[in-house]
Amino acid sequence: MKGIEVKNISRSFKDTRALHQINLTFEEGKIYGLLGRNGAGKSTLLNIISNRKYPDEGYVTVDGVPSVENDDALRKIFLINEKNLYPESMKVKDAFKISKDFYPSFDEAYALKLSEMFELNIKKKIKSLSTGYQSIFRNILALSVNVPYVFFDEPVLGLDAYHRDLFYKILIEKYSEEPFTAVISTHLIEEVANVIEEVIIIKKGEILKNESRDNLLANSYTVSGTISQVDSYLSSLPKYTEVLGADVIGGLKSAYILGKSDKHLPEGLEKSPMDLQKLFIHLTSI
Ligand SMILES: Nc1ncnc2c1ncn2[C@@H]1O[C@H](COP(=O)(O)OP(=O)(O)OP(=O)(O)O)[C@@H](O)[C@H]1O
Repeated sequence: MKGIEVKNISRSFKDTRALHQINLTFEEGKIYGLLGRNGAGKSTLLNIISNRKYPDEGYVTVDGVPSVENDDALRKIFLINEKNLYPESMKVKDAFKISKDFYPSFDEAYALKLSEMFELNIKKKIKSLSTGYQSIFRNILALSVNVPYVFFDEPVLGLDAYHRDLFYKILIEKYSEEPFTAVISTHLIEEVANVIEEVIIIKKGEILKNESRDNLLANSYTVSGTISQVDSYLSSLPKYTEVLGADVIGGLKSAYILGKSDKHLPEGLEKSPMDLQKLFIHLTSI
């Protein structure tokens, strides 16, 4: 069976429960967004999947094989996060050179091409790069490594708007040419909303939502109008819908609703699609 399976993973740090009985599948050739508020457990999950941390319970399989201490399975995974994999006094170009030793499918020529596109000075030592360029360096490694499962933990941290845009463009281009599994953990939901196909929302160490972006958005909507009109509409909604929250500006109210309702919309009210960021904020607010 292809893909990564996370089986019943739990992990605590003293009295902090970081992850609780997590079950997930990352299928081959899909782009996932791993979304969660600060401290939700995203990095712990990614570190366990890539064998940098151990779970208290549960295990991970890569293409059907338990990955713990299994080098062949782990070589199919690449995780980029703020931790450097390379000696800091190493030059960027040398880091690219030695990457082939760890990952035989690493494409050095492509890494050099991306460095030009991002204007990354490959003669610099890794430690002398600015915060943004440290992220760019790690993203270039991740985009050039050519393994089936690539995990990006906050890939656009410190990147300016131009470079963020360029990163997403290159990611999509690379993915369309040769699909791989990309898992992007980020707080910049608006930017990533059009890139990801699958959404995993994690809250206080548990999975809150795990479905396609299109499904999630098709099953939610916003209703706006005067306060009294919106309140009366909300009170008439069927039980299977859920009002996630509302914003009031002046006399106007917008309510965020989960679940489809065929109920006719009274005149004066306006229905609009929910955006992923709003949905995330309201789902994870309490
Ligand atoms: N080494 C550690 N020692 C103690 N507590 C830890 C450790 N690593 C993580 N935690 C705790 O586990 C919980 C989950 O942390 P984690 O870093 O996985 O969250 P996150 O979703 O990646 O957060 P952020 O978005 O802020 O980076 C937090 O409460 C955190 O304080």
